[in-house]
Amino acid sequence: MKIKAYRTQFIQVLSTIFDEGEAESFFYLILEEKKQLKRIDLALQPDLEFSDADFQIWNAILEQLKLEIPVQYLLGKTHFYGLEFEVNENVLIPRPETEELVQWIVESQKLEVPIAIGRSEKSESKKLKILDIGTGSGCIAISLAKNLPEAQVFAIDVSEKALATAKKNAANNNVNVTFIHKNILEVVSLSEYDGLEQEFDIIVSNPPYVRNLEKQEIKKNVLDNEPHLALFVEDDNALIFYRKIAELAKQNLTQNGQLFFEINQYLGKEMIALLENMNFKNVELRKDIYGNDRMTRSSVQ
Ligand SMILES: C[S@@+](CC[C@H](N)C(=O)[O-])C[C@H]1O[C@@H](n2cnc3c(N)ncnc32)[C@H](O)[C@@H]1O
Repeated sequence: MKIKAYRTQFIQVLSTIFDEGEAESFFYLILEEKKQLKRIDLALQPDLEFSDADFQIWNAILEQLKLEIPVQYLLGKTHFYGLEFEVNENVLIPRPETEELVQWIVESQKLEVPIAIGRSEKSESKKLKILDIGTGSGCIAISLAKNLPEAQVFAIDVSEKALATAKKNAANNNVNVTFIHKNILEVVSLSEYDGLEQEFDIIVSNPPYVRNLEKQEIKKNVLDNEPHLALFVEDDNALIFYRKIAELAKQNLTQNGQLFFEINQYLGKEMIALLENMNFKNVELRKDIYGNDRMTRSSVQ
């Protein structure tokens, strides 16, 4: 069968579950991954055929897509901030909104160049120190390590399985990140732990923030497949991680240090109030590309 004809059939089958554009994007993602062919290749060579082996692979994938298993888990990988990440059922699939948070941090460091130069003049050996809390696939920590190569990056997660994936992702992307297994809610002071005793210039977190009352808004493919540990907070206590991490940041950020959060879109005002009540300064709230309140930045001074 010609690949082009199979494409029509594939999209038709999936368009009962997904919208057509989404079904089509799945087709091209799989084509690139499994056949190393792009949309343009198919347009230029309309007679390309599937082998019997291809059929078996594609039909198996199609069956799993019908069950709404995310295509990133089926392919075992995704892209984030220009890098490739292994993903599996133990880690949240990195989202485009989180890329915007990474972009904010990278930009803010580029603007801080004079401060960084001033600091390095004072102490040649002082490196920018970054901590990512709730690292999952490692997408934030690894992208920051790649884009801020002068930084020393640490990352915490409570899930050992997530950390194993994050470690592989750091190795595959050739960056050095120190991964630490901890339940952040049980940490009294970061400085008790090896490697975390110095102060951080940046603490960043995209913690779990979905309340049970928002469950009905979550798509079935997310609810059935992505780790609930990464998504949900207990007892609808949506700010529990933010409060705890802000307390730790108060003790462990440098004088000019900054705290970045990805947040629940419905809790922008509450997040500003929390940070201001804890005496954080320069509290900023930003929207994501979809126009939702999605991230904050604040500093201790
Ligand atoms: C929303 S996911 C974010 C994953 C990744 N940073 C990203 O942006 O895609 C939250 C992460 O926090 C981790 N987590 C949940 N509870 C935690 C806890 N008590 N201590 C540390 N990490 C926790 C989860 O395992 C998950 O990897």
